[in-house]
Amino acid sequence: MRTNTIEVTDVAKSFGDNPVLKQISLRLPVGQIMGLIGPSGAGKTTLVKAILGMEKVDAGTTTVLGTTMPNRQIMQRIGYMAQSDALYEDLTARENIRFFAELMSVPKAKLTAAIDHAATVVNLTEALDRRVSAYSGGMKRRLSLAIALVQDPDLLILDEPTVGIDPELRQQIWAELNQLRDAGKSILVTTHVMDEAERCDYLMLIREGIALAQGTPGALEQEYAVPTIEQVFLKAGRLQDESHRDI
Ligand SMILES: Nc1ncnc2c1ncn2[C@@H]1O[C@H](COP(=O)(O)OP(=O)(O)OP(=O)(O)O)[C@@H](O)[C@H]1O
Repeated sequence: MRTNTIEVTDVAKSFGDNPVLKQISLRLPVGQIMGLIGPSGAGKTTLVKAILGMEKVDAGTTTVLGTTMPNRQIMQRIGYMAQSDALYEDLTARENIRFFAELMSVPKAKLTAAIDHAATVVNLTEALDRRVSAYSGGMKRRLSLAIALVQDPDLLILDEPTVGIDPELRQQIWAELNQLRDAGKSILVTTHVMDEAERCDYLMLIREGIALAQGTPGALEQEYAVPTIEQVFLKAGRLQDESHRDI
C-alpha cells in the first residue's frame, strides 16, 4: 500500500538568475493535511506547480501517487484550486461545476449529487444558477473550491483557498477538509493565515525558496520554544537572516 501521496526530493528551480526553490524535499502521507506557509514570494505557488508538473524543475524529482507528473490520469485524481480563479464568467456556477466535473470524468449518474454536495460545502446552493459575472470575489473563490471538490479527488491541492472568505464559512470549509482527511484523502494547502496553519497535521515553513522548518504544529512550537506558529515563523526567519549575516 502506498504511504505517500506526494514525494518531492531535492527540487530546485530558478527563473532566470532568480533561484526560487532551493533543495526542497517533502512527503505528504496518505490521509494528512499538510500546510505550506510562507510570506509572499517565498515560492509556495511555484512548488505547487512543480508538484503538478505545470512548472518544469531544474533539479530533483516530484511524484504524485507514485507517478511522475504531468500525467492526465493522475490529474483526474487531483482537485486543484489555483490562486487565481479560472472560471467561465458567462456561464452559471452550476454550468461551471458541471463543465469541470465532466472534464474530470465524474460519472453521469453521480453528477447531480456531486454538484449539490460541492455547492453545499461552500455555501453557494442559493446562487448556483446565477451567472459568474455577477459573483463577488469571495463567491468566485468558493466556486473554485467547489470545482476542486466535485470529482471526489484522492488529493486536494489548494493554493490560498480561503482568501476573501469570511470566518464562519472558513470554519465550515475546514470542517469539510478534516472530514475528507478522515476519509483518507490527502490535502496540500498553502496559506498566509496562521490560525489555518495551526489546523494542519504537518507544516512546512518556506522562505526565500528554502524549507526553513518542518513538523507538526506542536512539535515546531516546542522546537522553537514559542507558543504559536506565527512566532515559530518569525523566529525561524530571524535565525535565517542571522545565518545570512554570518556568511
Ligand atoms: N513565471 C515566472 N517568471 C519569473 N518569475 C516568477 C514566475 N513565477 C514566479 N516567479 C517568481 O518566483 C518567486 C516565488 O513566487 P511564488 O508565486 O512561487 O511565491 P508564493 O510564495 O506563492 O507567493 P504568494 O504567497 O504571493 O503567492 C517570486 O519572486 C516570483 O516573482
